[in-house]
Amino acid sequence: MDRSYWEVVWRDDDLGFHQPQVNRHLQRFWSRLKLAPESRVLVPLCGKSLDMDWLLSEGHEVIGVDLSEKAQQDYLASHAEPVRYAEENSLKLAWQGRLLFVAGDVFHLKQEMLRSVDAVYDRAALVALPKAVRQNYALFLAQCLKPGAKMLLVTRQAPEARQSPPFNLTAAEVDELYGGNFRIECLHREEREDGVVEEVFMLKRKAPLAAGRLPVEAGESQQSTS
Ligand SMILES: C[S@@+](CC[C@H](N)C(=O)[O-])C[C@H]1O[C@@H](n2cnc3c(N)ncnc32)[C@H](O)[C@@H]1O
Repeated sequence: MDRSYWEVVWRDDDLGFHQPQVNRHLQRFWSRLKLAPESRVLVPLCGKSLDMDWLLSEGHEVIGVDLSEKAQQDYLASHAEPVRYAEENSLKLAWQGRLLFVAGDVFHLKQEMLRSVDAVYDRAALVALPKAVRQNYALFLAQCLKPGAKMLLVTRQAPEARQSPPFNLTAAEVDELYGGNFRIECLHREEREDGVVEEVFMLKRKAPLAAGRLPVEAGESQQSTS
């Protein structure tokens, strides 16, 4: 899905993905990551998700990233704290309390910024990306995150394939995309009444390979999903 697709989604308020409450999997499973309260959490493709509020209430610093300036403005406007703005190349940065909300393409984030990230929270991010982009996204995160960095990943699979987001994402694909660079543990799997399967994974960035070895590419899995 290109930028214009998401611009239309935000312009038309076609926000079926937006949850009016905090995600239940986040509340149930986040503690499994065993993070210190002051840890820095990246929320890629964040929309205006209330999950960021919950992460902030846990004491974390949060970096939310979304292509849409409207998402940024809507989120910030629904919070009373003052906002400080800056621009960096194509990115519009806004600080509000312990939140940094970046309006821009996640692929344009600086590696230095992501190096300081302790954990990633992905709900409706990877599933919003078409298959062709997913491998680049997974490799980008793997290259930027430090060893030991963790991720909580919520996926979904509908009985039918869809032509627009959210796209299906299977456990096998999670392993294919991330298994080379992350240890993966499936924390939860449920099949809803409508046939949609939701799964929750915890990932941990592996230590880098010894010097002289080739970097692992997505799909070259070293570790099976447990
Ligand atoms: C399905 S929504 C999910 C939003 C949020 N995670 C939630 O749970 O409500 C996907 C979001 O990703 C954003 N997006 C899509 N491609 C992006 C990219 N390359 N960089 C940053 N944001 C992107 C869209 O603007 C949209 O708000």
